[in-house]
Amino acid sequence: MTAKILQLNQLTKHFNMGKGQILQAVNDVTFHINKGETFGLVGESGCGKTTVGRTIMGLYNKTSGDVLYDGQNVHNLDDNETLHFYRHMQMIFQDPYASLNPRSTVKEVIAEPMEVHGLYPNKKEQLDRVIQLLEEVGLNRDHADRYPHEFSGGQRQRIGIARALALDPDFIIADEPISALDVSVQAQVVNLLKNLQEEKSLTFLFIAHDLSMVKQISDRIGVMYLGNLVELTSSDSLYENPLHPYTQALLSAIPIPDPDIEDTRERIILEGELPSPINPPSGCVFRTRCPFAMDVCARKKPEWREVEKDHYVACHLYDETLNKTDHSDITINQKPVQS
Ligand SMILES: Nc1ncnc2c1ncn2[C@@H]1O[C@H](COP(=O)(O)OP(=O)(O)OP(=O)(O)O)[C@@H](O)[C@H]1O
Repeated sequence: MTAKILQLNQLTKHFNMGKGQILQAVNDVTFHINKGETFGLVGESGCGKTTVGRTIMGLYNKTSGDVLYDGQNVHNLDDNETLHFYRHMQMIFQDPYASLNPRSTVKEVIAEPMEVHGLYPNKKEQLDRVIQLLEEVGLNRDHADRYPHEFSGGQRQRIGIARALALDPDFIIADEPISALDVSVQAQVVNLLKNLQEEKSLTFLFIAHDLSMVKQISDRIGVMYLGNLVELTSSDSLYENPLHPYTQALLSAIPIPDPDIEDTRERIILEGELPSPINPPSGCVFRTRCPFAMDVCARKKPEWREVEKDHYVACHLYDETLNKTDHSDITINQKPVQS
């Protein structure tokens, strides 16, 4: 049986914006990540992916729900347990330059977490470890005394990865680690992460705003919209049989290199603006942009259903009881737009 390393139970994170306004960044999100797998978390900007990551890391207090790491509640740790926890869990960020101190050399950037944890009192051993990490991410000892601005975006992301590996973690949250990179470099960084995962038995939460690169790296994928998880399944099943209209729209937005297929395929264009998480739509949060919205969608929040084995979706289109007993309710208000 595969062991879970992380379990989120109905995780909710709201921000109090003052004047009685509450921003619902993350609502009732439940999923688990197995040891050694890559779980992709996907959705457009502002849907709450980073907030999920930061709340898992304990950088934000949760509003409600639970985050269990190796069975331990991460928001309930004493100081000692917190220190231990941060050795096991690390984050890689989207913009490698912003996350690296420009006044520190590469060697200092990578050694900093080791110093915080007092790992190598002997400087020679520390330097050896830094060089070993540089080599593991495809750089070398000549890079150790240089500054981050001397490197390309892809190399800077390699430095960020080396730093994340410095404490020999088990679990890494990679928050849009390739979004700022050129496509050719994106593939290199994804390959590096895959190789490191195999060598070191790492588990990844891989956050991305589109589905184009995520399939290659993820075993399972969760799709978020406006703070809610709307679909979750294996990466193959998500691409072959997307159930949620939002997932279908995200997939139809991925460019296909073959011009014949690209010209003839159906593209779902989402109408309207992304609603504000301060005042989300009633019922299903996606209904204001959904090509298949029905009356019930405004009244009732769709349940999280396992529609096929290990394929979960929150959408009234898959509510069999509704289709049988309440059919008059269904008034499809828009048709998908074909390009
Ligand atoms: N510290 C904060 N205080 C107030 N609101 C916040 C805070 N952090 C995030 N938000 C809001 O929560 C919502 C979710 O943001 P989040 O950054 O988690 O989304 P995201 O999907 O990661 O987007 P992006 O890809 O742009 O980072 C947004 O409306 C954002 O403005």
